[in-house]
Amino acid sequence: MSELQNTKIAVRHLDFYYGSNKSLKDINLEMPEKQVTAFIGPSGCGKSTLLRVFNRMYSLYPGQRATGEVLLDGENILSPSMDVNMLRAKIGMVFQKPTPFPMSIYDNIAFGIKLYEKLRKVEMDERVEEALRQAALWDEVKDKLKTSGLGLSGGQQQRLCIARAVAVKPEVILLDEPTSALDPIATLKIEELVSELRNQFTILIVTHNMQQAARVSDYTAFMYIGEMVEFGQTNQLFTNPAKKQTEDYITGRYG
Ligand SMILES: Nc1ncnc2c1ncn2[C@@H]1O[C@H](COP(=O)(O)OP(=O)(O)OP(=O)(O)O)[C@@H](O)[C@H]1O
Repeated sequence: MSELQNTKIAVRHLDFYYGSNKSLKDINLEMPEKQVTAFIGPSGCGKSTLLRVFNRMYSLYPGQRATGEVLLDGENILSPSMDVNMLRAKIGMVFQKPTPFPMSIYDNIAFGIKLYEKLRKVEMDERVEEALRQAALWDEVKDKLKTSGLGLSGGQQQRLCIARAVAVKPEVILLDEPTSALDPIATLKIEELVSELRNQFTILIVTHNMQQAARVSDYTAFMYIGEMVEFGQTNQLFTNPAKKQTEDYITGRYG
């Protein structure tokens, strides 16, 4: 990491358990602010599990627990005293399948903002527009804001979910395989969007697509069976990996 970049999230000795099953083993990692970090690795290596630690999603499920430290700007988010609602305002998430709420395009965006802020109608209109513009969706939906979000195409729905995430002005955005349900053109639009949003947010993206990781990310983390094998600048990791396991994976020898 260059000395000019601040660490946004630092992971220290993180273990994760589904019941008695240990799925993440002593993960250590520092993710720089306002950069895109991609998580790659074979199916079941723990990418999604790790991403779900960053907004404490797992704590909704009994039997799932994390030990160690995850420091967001130096504050341990795993601490029992952490306000999970505040955490989820700072760390937004977008899932694999687009998940618009069954309400209008406008309300999909306004809903989350209302949880945290009380705005007048004109201010809310501005915020909704700003979020839709940031998600590169405004021009396509500006004349039908009152129609259902479920009437949009899959790619548009996913950009609506990204708009919903950015609308509450988070610091970090978690993307869990955000294009795996989309066609190549919709995928390209999301990738372009990620590149634009990287100036404003710290973005962590899980992808099973190595080309996507290479295209959109500044840093890449390669995981294998619950362990962090290698983390580094994306160019470096793909062209000159430090570990044989990484090389075998990126050259398609396994996975
Ligand atoms: N709800 C769960 N209960 C028990 N074990 C789970 C659960 N979810 C995931 N696991 C296990 O944890 C390990 C990591 O799974 P995870 O979904 O994080 O991997 P992944 O790298 O995201 O995989 P994929 O690319 O297939 O989505 C796997 O061994 C998986 O079987």
